[in-house]
Amino acid sequence: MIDIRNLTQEKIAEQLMAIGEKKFRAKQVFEWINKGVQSFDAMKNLPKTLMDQLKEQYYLDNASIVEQLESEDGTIKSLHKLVDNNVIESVFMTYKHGYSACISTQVGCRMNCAFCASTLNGMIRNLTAGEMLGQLYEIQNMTGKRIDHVVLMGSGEPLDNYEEVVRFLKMSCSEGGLNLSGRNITLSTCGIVPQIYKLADEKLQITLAISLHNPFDDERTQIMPINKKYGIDELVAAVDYYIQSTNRRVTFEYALIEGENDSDRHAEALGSKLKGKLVHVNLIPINAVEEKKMRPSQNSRINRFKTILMDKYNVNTTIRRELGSDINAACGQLRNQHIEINTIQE
Ligand SMILES: C[S@@+](CC[C@H](N)C(=O)[O-])C[C@H]1O[C@@H](n2cnc3c(N)ncnc32)[C@H](O)[C@@H]1O
Ligand code: SF4
Repeated sequence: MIDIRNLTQEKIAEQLMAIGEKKFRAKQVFEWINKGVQSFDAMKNLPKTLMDQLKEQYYLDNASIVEQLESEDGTIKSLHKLVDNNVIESVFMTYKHGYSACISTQVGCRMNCAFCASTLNGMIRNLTAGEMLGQLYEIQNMTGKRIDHVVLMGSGEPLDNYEEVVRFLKMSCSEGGLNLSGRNITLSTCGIVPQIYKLADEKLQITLAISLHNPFDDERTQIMPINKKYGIDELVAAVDYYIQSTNRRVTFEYALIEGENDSDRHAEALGSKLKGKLVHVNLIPINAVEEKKMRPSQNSRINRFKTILMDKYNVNTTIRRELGSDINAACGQLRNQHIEINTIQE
């Protein structure tokens, strides 16, 4: 069986024409998929014979929501079950100007960052573009809201699944598809340098976010092993290239961990690295993960860090509003709880 959500309109046309159908049927099927229908019977303008043929060859339910947690601020964290029974998670958030979804790009992650729950059980497999889209369809079905912003910040490293992620980006922005604007999609990476150059050359209008978390190579390597392979200066050079090629502002994510990366010395070093560049720094108090012994910095420390970056180095800086903190919105946590419960039950 083939996952039909994973096919472009052109591919569907090719396959339908091979069984003697007219090309316009592909457009109809593609539009239904992008409306998020969960069965072929819901594709009301198709003849019954075609519906039956589709049922024999394809499936449509690649990311069904099996568990949900809703926070007081309206943030909803969902656990999606994939057809091979692996689980991934997404987060739906309400903003002043619309609705946003944070989705996963891999089942788990192999990058081993010290503070991250996504990596606790290693990397199981890459998601397909269709499974990334499936998360969006299912969230829209569940909430009845149209998502206009997407962030690839769920579990997984998007640039470690380059081909499928780029296919997802192109499909989600395609006409007749979800029709998202590239400008409203953020791809966050731990810094796989060669893939940043490659992404820059795709000339997609998406926002790139870099998870930096420390401006010193020796310290960053301690919490983010990828830094051993691609050091900070190499990473910043790739970001310069991205900015030059796309003319898009790049975001640097900086999760503040008490006593680890939140001192004036860190703020000064970060400020001098980023000064004068078309970048934005997003400061995030680290989300405590039970298995990791790291605590978020105090508010006064976070404010001081921001002041140094802004006033001394003129680097545009914001403190990220914490959404869903009462439901453990740190990526990977719900999935880990699910895996733990199922392991205990087995
Ligand atoms: C889960 S990652 C997925 C995207 C990509 N792999 C990356 O590292 O950018 C999304 C963001 O969450 C951050 N993150 C991971 N664990 C966190 C935690 N416990 N508290 C706050 N942020 C966390 C990452 O550093 C990254 O900026
Ligand atoms: S922060 Fe990103 S790259 Fe690091 S382990 Fe988590 S998901 Fe993977």
